[in-house]
Amino acid sequence: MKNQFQVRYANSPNETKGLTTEGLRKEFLIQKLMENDTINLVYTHFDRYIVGGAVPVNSDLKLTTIAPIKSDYFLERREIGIINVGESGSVTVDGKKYNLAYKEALYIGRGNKEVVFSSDNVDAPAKFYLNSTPAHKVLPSKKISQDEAEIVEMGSMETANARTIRKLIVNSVVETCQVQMGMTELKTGSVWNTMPAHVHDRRMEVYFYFEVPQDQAVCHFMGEPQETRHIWMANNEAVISPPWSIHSGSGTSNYTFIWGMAGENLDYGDMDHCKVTELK
Ligand SMILES: O=C[C@H](O)[C@@H](O)CC(=O)C(=O)O
Ligand SMILES: [Zn+2]
Repeated sequence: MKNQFQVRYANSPNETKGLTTEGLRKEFLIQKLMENDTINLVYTHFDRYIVGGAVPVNSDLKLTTIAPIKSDYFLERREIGIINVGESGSVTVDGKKYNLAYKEALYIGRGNKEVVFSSDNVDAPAKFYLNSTPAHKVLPSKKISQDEAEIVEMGSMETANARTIRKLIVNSVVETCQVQMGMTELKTGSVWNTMPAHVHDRRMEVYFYFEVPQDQAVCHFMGEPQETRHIWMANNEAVISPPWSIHSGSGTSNYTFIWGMAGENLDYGDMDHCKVTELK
């Protein structure tokens, strides 16, 4: 069993526009998340958001605290949102077991001392994608299944952006201090997500792409609306989106992704939209 972490600092728009391809990837792209028998965490200084992956195979994985958060246990001053993007498994929170099937979510409140990830079957491991933020109060943990999600249909086939947004960990479904998470599934033939694009300077965001077919890729767009950049991404990779940045993507096929965010408010709809014809 391995628990490992990396730290990423926050970046300004001015600094970011001068980065090379390699520089952009180093700052924003998270490639190694899902690794067997390992918990990989990335601590970002944007809203002190932690992004991670846990893949229990040969043994259960226990979420231990990491040096940057200087706490006795991981959730001492934090909350966490988890979505299973693998086969069925469970998360045990201070002795209470939550079974999570593919695409099911779990919110765990501050103050829980022990979080243990397990797969139901060694030959078909669960893959837990997790996002954690600082939390100012204790709130009850809650599992959210697919049919409990708030569902919104967006876009159209004509503009290649027909997609289903499933809001899983949002304030209409579960009370949280900061973290919000959900999933967006692109319809076959549609490739554009979050287009028209938006920014929300009140909140940072992290995107995790999955269900990207083999030999296909997603091009993630970022940057200020009039100063955009792109990062090519593979299946099961994540990307950090600064609050001042658009976060849009286009794939060479359809795909699914998880968005997670934190910051000033819990209003999912608080976005400043950018006109497509004004992007540069
Ligand atoms: O702030 C909200 C997030 O960017 C996503 O929920 C947007 C999204 O999934 C989409 O439009 O496809
Ligand atoms: Zn957004």
